[in-house]
Amino acid sequence: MAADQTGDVVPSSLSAKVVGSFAYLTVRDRLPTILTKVIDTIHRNKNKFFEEYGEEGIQAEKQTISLLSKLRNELQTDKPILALTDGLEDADSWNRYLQRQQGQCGGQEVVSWFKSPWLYVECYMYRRIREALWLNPPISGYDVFNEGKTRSFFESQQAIMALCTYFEAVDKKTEDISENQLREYFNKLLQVCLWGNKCDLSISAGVDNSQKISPIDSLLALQTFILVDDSDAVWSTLISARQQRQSGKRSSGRVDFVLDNAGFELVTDLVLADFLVSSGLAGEVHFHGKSFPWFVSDVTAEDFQWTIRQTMAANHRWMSQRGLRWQQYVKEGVWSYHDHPFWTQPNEFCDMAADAPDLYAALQVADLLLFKGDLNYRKLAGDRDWDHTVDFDTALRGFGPAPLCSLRTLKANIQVGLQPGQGSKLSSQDPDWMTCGKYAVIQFYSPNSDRQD
Ligand SMILES: O=P(O)(O)OC[C@H]1O[C@](O)(CO)[C@@H](O)[C@@H]1O
Ligand SMILES: [Mn+2]
Repeated sequence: MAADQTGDVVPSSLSAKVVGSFAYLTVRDRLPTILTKVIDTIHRNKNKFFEEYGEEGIQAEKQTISLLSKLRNELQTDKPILALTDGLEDADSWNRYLQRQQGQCGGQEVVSWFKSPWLYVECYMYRRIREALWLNPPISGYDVFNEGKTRSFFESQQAIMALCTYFEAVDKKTEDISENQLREYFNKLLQVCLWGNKCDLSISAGVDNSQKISPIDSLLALQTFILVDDSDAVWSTLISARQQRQSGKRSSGRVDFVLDNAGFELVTDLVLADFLVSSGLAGEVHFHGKSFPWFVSDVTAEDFQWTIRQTMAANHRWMSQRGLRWQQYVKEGVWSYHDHPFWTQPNEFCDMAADAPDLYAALQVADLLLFKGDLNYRKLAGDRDWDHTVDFDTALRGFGPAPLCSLRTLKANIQVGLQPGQGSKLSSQDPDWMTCGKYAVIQFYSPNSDRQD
């Protein structure tokens, strides 16, 4: 336990200082592997940089690699975390965050890779990769993770086609079906979207993790691995927003996706968003992505646009039809893509209202927020060592701009909102249940239910 900035007593942050913990193994093994792959990717693209920028491209490649090798060395030898020097728009807030961390260890310990919160140092690594590239024009805008993200999209082609074919049949029927039937489709597509999160490239340090089989066929077998299933509450939220819209009490009916990974997962997000709009459950969808390459496979604006273009260009009738529809939604403003520097900060989400009030206010307008993936879950629950039976709303520590739901497969040792005994039973059956990506949660919280009407 530790006291936070406001003096509240909260469990301590997960950290690599606990030798043998998942955080420790990640910082010791997985992060250096990711950095080595980044270095290798830049080196492999040397000729491309030469063709595009001549000798300057080669110099930039060398300089970037030398900064990244230095970074890897700092990490592996547990050096202090350094302030950023690139002057980018978010550099000051990163540096202030470092000072905050230094303040919290009260001068007794340095803020370093193995001693500080895992969430902080892991996010910081991706920001330093950004710095190494940024300091080396002309390759400053190069996305070192692009190859992996596009590969994972192409390796999931069969599954994407199967999903688009399924959606085609659903879409034809949504106009004149019962609410029960609509709900059944919703549940299926919500679960596809949930399991899409299995396909990230960070947990596997970049090794292929794509979806190979039909995502619809596997749902039934996967159901037992959903540890918390609040999909009823998610459905009720959507239905009551629709009713308010129909009775003229609200106008838009907005669902926001806080995106996670590109590749198959993004396609599952787009399919669910398409369903919400085409069935009238939502009038508008906002997607929130990252403003620079992040955690190997996370979606940037380029990935978002590229995925829609590729889907449109596919040599498969139902897939290309979906892509065309998605492009239409974007053109008409029914769908919109947003990024905000807060999503690539190390902050827990309970900091958002104070540290990014504009983003918090923007999310308050939504009827439902869908937070995709493991890292978003870690940030929702503050990446702290909570007891498994603590309520989700306790772990959110006041964060709740609108009703929200986390769709997450478990890849880090944090999980709240379980039944008494559920965690210990899982630990005895499957010791690595929190990190193996086999289990998932659909976990909901609504600030409205706290209000005394
Ligand atoms: O893409 P996701 O689901 O957020 O997962 C990111 C992964 O990276 C990690 O931060 C580990 O490096 C885990 O929390 C998680 O396995
Ligand atoms: Mn991710």
